[in-house]
Amino acid sequence: MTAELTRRVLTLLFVREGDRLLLGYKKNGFGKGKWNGFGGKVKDGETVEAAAIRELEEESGVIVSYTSLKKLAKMEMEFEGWNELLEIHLFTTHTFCEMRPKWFHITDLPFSEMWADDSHWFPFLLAEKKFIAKFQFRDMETISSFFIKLVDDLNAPS
Ligand SMILES: Nc1[nH]c(=O)nc2c1ncn2[C@H]1C[C@H](O)[C@@H](COP(=O)(O)OP(=O)(O)OP(=O)(O)O)O1
Repeated sequence: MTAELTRRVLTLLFVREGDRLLLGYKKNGFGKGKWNGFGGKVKDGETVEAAAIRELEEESGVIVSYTSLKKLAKMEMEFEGWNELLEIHLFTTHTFCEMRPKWFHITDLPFSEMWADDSHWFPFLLAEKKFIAKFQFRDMETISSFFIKLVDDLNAPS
């Protein structure tokens, strides 16, 4: 006779942009050391869609809309010797709501596609030095004047 298995309902969401897929590296817990989509346990009273969106945000900071979700599968995973069965609800999404995150190396930042002021104060940001600054813009791309000053105390009167 097979023992009754406890069912654990999980989500798994893959964010896709064209031919690229966003994965996360599991640093701890179940699946430690594996690259995977984002997901986790569905809470009591929560829909699998809401859980998929919540887990993605908790684990990656990425927020996607409910309507962008496409449900692709319901899978069951059984592991020999376990008394639990994993029920995985698989989703994909192609949409970032507002900001699409991407890691850049600090020596290869895309300054030509960033705000014009950034290249002036990034050296201080990267060195984690405190500063005060003021920028005046002629238009969205052009700075007409600016100053930057390193400070010890950001709360001190300037
Ligand atoms: N065999 C398998 N193949 C796969 O591709 N993904 C799997 C898998 N077995 C589990 N997963 C996924 C589903 C889910 O996204 C994740 C497991 O969720 P976890 O229980 O690790 O949740 P968390 O550690 O995030 O916990 P909570 O955040 O507390 O819910 O791993």
